[in-house]
Amino acid sequence: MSEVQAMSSASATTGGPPPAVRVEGVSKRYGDRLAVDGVRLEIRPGEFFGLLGPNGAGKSTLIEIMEGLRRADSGTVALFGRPPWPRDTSLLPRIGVQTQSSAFFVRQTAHEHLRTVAALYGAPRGAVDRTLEAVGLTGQRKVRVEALSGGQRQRLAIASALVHGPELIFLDEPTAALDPQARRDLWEVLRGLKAEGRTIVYTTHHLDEAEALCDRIAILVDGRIAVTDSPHNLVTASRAPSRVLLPLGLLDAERAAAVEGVERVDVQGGSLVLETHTVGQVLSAVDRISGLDGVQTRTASLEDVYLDLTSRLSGTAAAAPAPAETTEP
Ligand SMILES: Nc1ncnc2c1ncn2[C@@H]1O[C@H](COP(=O)(O)OP(=O)(O)OP(=O)(O)O)[C@@H](O)[C@H]1O
Repeated sequence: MSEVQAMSSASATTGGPPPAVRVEGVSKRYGDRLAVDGVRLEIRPGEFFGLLGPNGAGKSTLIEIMEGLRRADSGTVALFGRPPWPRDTSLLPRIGVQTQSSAFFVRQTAHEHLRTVAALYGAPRGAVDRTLEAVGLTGQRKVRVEALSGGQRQRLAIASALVHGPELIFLDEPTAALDPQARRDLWEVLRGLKAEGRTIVYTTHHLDEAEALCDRIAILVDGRIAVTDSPHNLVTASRAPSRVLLPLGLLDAERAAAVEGVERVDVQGGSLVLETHTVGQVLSAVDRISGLDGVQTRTASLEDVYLDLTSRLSGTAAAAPAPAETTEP
C-alpha cells in the first residue's frame, strides 16, 4: 500500500474533522417547479466554494437551505457536522449570512445598524469600525441606512455577515450592485478572510470573479449540479476553443479560414479572431504566411466553459443522466 493510500485509509477510519458543509440528496419543490433536485456536495473547511448557474437554476434556494433559512423537502444538510434546520443557536455565531434580500434597521445609521448586529452576536465593539472600514463604508458611518445607495446597502449587508468573525460565510451575489472598484476591493476583503482559514460559500454571475477567487465551483443547471471542480481543471478539461487574434489586414478571412486547425473565423473588436483547439499549429501556419506581428492568443476562460455547459444542459434536466462530479482538484 502506498503512503498516500495508507494516509487516506487512516483518515477514513478516524473520520477527521467534519466538512464545513455537507449536503446529501437535497431537493426542494415550489408547486410544479423542482428548484433543487437531489443535490449532493461537500465543502471543506477553509475552502472558497462558488455556486454558479443561470437565473432560476436554484442557487439561492440551495444556499438558503444550507443556511438553515429554508427547509428542504428531502435530504440533509450539516454545517460542521450539525444540521442548521431546525435552528441550532450554537451554530449561529459560527456562520455569517448575506442574502439577496438582507433586512436592515433603516432608521439607524450604518454604524448603529452594524453595532446592533454585532451586539446580537456579542461581537467586540472594535469589530464594528474594523468591518465598516473593510467594506469601504467608514465615510458613510453616520448616514441613515435608508439614505445609502444600493451598492452601499449591499456593502452593509456584507459587513453584517462578517462583523462577528464567523468561520463559515455565505454570500449570495454580494457584488451584484457594486461598482468595479468596490467589487475589486471586496475581492481583497474576501481573500483576506480566506487567508485566515475561513470557509466561504459564494454565488455570483461574474465568471471572472469565480475564476479569480474560488478554489472549487459547482455549476447548477435546472436544480442539478452539472459539474464540480476547480476553475483551472474545468478550463483545462473543457472542449471550448482557444482564440488567436490577428490585427485586421494581416491575413484575409478566407486565407485564415483555410489554415489547418482553424474552426471558425470572425471579426471582433478590431481583430480577426480564429477559433482553434490547436493554437501551436495555427500560430506556426500564420507565422509562415504573414509573421506574428501584433498577434495575440486567448485561452478558453471559465466563462466559455460555463456558456458551453449551460447551453447544452439548460432545459434538458428531466432527460439528463445523474449529475456528474468531476475530479477533485
Ligand atoms: N418562494 C418561492 N416560491 C415559488 N417559486 C420560487 C420561490 N423561490 C424561488 N422560486 C423558483 O425556484 C426556481 C429557483 O429559484 P432561485 O431563486 O433559487 O434561483 P437562482 O439560481 O438563485 O436564480 P437567480 O440567479 O436569478 O438569483 C426559480 O424557478 C424560481 O422562480
